[in-house]
Formats: sequence, C-alpha cells, structure tokens
Amino acid sequence: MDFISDLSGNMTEYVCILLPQIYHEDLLIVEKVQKQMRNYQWLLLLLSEHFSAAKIMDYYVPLLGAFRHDLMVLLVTLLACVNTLTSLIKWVMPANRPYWWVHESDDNYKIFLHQYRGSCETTGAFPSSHCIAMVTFSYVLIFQIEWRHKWSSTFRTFVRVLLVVLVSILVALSRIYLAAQFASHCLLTGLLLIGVIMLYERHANIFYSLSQLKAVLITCCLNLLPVFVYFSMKRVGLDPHWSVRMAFKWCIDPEYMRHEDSSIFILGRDFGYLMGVMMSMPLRGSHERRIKMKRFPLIFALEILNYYARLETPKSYGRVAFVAYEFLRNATHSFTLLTILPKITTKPRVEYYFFRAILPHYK
Ligand SMILES: O=P(O)(O)OC[C@H]1O[C@@H](O)[C@H](O)[C@@H](O)[C@@H]1O
Repeated sequence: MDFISDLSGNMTEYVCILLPQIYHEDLLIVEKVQKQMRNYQWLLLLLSEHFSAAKIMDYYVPLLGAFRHDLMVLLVTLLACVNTLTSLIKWVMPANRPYWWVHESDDNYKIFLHQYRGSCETTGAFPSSHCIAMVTFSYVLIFQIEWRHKWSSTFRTFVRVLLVVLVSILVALSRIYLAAQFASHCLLTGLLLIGVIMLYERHANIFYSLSQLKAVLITCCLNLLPVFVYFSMKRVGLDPHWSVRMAFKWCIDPEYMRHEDSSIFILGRDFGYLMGVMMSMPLRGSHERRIKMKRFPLIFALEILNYYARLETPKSYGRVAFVAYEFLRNATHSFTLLTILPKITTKPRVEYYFFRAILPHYK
C-alpha cells in the first residue's frame, strides 16, 4: 500500500511540477530553433514532409527492395516492429505537442511559436514517429551497406555511428522547428529506439524463426491491446481521441490536418503492416535467396497499385471501415513484399532443396 501511495505521490509531483518545468525549457528551445534555423527552413520542412513513417514504408523501402532483397526484409520487419510499438505508445500516452502546450498550460508563457502545414499533427507527441522511422531506416542503410574504404573497422563503426547521430539530429531539429515535438521527447525517442534495436539484434534469430501460426496468434493478441486501452479510457472518463480534438482546437488551419495521420488510423496502418510480416514467417534465411529476374518493374507496378489503393481509402463510411481498410491494405502490402514477391522473383538456395529432400520439416 505504501509503495502504491508513494508511486502515485511521485507521479502527481512529476505531472504537476516537474513536467511543466521541463516543457517550459523545451518551449524556449523550440522558439530558439525557429528563430535561428530560419535560413534552413526549406530543408527542415522537406525532411518532415518527405521522410514520414508512411512515406518510408510506402516508397523508400520498396524502392530499395528492388535492388536489395536482404535489406528490404530487414527494413520491413524492423519498421513493422518499431512503428507498431510507436503507435501503441502514442495511443496510451497523452503527451502534448509544443503548439498545443503553449496554449493549454496555465503558465502564461510569453512565447510565440510559428505553425506550418506539417505542424498540425493529430497524434500524441511521444514517441516521435518521424524520428523512429527515419533513424531506423538510415541505421539499416548505414550499417548494412558495404564500404570499400580501407579504414579500420573501429574507424568505420565510428563514422557509421556519427552518420546515424547526424541523421537523428537533423530529423529531431526538423520536428522541433515545426513545433511538433519537444526536444526532450526526441531525446527519449532516441533512447527508446536504441533499446528496441539492441533487443531486436539480440533476439532476431528467435523472431525470424517464429512459425506462421505462432506469429499470427501473437499479433492477434497484440491487436487486442489498443481495443482494451480504448474501453479502459472510456471507462475512466478519458477521451481516446483527445489528440485529434487538441489538433482541431489549436491548428490555425484545419486544412493542414490529415485524416490518415490520426492515432486510430496509424494503429490500423502499423498493426496491418505487422500482420503482413507475421503472416510471412518464418523469415529465417529468406533474405539469402538469389534474384532470378529484375524486380524493379514488378515492385513499381505493386507500388502504383498500393498508391491507388491508398487514394481509395473509404473515409465516409465510419471509423471501423476506415481502420479495417487501412489494416488490410498494409497487411497485403508487407505480405506481398516479403512472401509473394520473393516467390516470383527469386530462386531458393541450392542447399535449401538438398535439406528439404532429406529433412521434410527444414525451413
Ligand atoms: O510523431 P511525429 O514524428 O510527430 O509524427 C506524427 C505523424 O506524422 C505522420 O506523417 C506519420 O505518418 C504518422 O505515423 C505520425 O504519427
């Protein structure tokens, strides 16, 4: 009992005293970044606009996959995991964005923040989706692509880490410049991502060896989590769509807001993408298959289809149809990239047939 009352006392102190102080410092940082980085505005706006989680999954990963199947498998699986985790935390955690907080807080801040088209996000702030997706993408690229330089391996690793840090700083600056993220949220997002990547690297073998049935069952159970959170929030009188209302309240132009970026929509998107990955399990060894034909035209056609499927998202038939469609579209997308496409375009390793002949259960 003592422990619980201590914990709730600490939480109250954190929410009522410490958090506003941190946010105040954070707001000063946002204001400073907006003033001092004005000359680089084009770059910062471009980064946020063109390197969102959705664009990375829909455009850049398939484009890369046309040339490197192994990288595509790694990226699709890793992004599916980190993005699902991100949207789940966003759904549970009511973290404010700077342009909401500056108006919502009781402290009368004398701080003016500019808003841009990209500022009007409709999800909670933590963790930053842009930081998670972009840093994961660049981390895989920077660490997996072979370098021909004759540098020592320590120096090479140092340069690689430096590049990832640089990308992280740039994306974080872009989000802060838009007043969409606090610096502290970006920092915490970075720490979270480091933890997830370490966990992933340590357990990747177990993950890739999961049977399809087990993997799909795990995802179905995970799917229940947001539903459980939704009803729990309703029960205690909290609004599950609080972030959308906040965006409506403080966005200078409602036209800046995008339907497809609301919390419930990104949950459907990310859980769907994860489901497609899990349906493709076990993936162990799949990236070693050899390409037998050019993949670019096929991937190009697939992405055109995906693009038109996205345009056809039913937005006027209620939330269920909207989320279900997004779930299915993304599940089909990742499943096609990981299972259907390799079946058409690659030939399995010779030893695969050999082992299959002597061990019927070899995968
Ligand atoms: O969390 P961030 O970086 O502010 O991004 C907000 C939203 O930006 C959108 O562009 C992404 O598609 C969403 O996944 C994301 O939630």
